[in-house]
Amino acid sequence: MSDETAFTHKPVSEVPHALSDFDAVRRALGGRKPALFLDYDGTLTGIVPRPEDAVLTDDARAIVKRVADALPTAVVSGRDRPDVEALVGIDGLIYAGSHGFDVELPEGGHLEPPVAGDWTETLDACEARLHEGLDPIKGALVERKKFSIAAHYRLVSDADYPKFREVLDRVEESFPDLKEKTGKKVFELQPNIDWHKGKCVLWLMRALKLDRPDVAPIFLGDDVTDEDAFRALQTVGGGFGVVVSEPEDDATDRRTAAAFRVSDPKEVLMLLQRLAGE
Ligand SMILES: O=P(O)(O)OC[C@H]1O[C@H](O[C@H]2O[C@H](CO)[C@@H](O)[C@H](O)[C@H]2O)[C@H](O)[C@@H](O)[C@@H]1O
Repeated sequence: MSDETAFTHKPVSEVPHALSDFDAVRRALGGRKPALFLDYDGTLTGIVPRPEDAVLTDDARAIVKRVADALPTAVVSGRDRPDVEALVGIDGLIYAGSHGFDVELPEGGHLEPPVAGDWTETLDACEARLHEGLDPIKGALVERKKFSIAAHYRLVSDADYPKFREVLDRVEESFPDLKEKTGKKVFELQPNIDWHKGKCVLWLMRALKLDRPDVAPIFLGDDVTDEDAFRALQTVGGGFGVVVSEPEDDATDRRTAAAFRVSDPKEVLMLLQRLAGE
């Protein structure tokens, strides 16, 4: 699944809009029951300057809860699992954090994908180095998750960015067991193993016995890391991705492996309601 050329990618502007062309969504579902996999930032909430301010509204929470009562629903986020669990605040969902490395099932069952292992020591050491180098840079934020560390530069000035990048390069040289992934104004350092949101979704489907011909897995997400999940769902009959695309995606001619698009978190909620038959 790492060979991206094996998958279909299209410019976001050429991907059908899921609400304007809901008949196409219905055709893609082919009568199967949707199983929902939801990203958090940029999907359930808008992107805001500081991670702690990306709070789900009560209305959005009520909609997600209703939809999750009707359809199997998991949140698969880059955030730390307890963090995204608290932000979503709905019992009974499946939560995967740290980009799918850390999973909790509704009955309190905790699952760590077999590839996870114990990365605490390495990540602790890397986090300390990142704080040392990045804390003096105005606007830089270091966000520790159980299996990943985010180095945010959204609030770093253009003048300071080269310094920020230099620190990262230096730190990364000392941690060859970690890999860098890019996100929205963020670099994520994670265990350098072949695991991502896409693998997590396929693994969850097996674990939850959703890998059945009558179930269509749908992943809704906005970021580059969500493309792993969109690609993974191209391998599952009836499965597909929905990209939440910003005007910037058109401007930069972003290519996506998603089959459909919506424009913002408001439209995500509308689509979820339609998928749940509301
Ligand atoms: O997989 P997700 O649930 O979408 O999480 C991806 C990252 O989201 C957060 O950072 C992003 O959103 C912030 C709030 O809108 C924004 O300030 C930041 O610039 C974005 O990169 C989160 O803080 C990260 O831990 C997640 O990995």
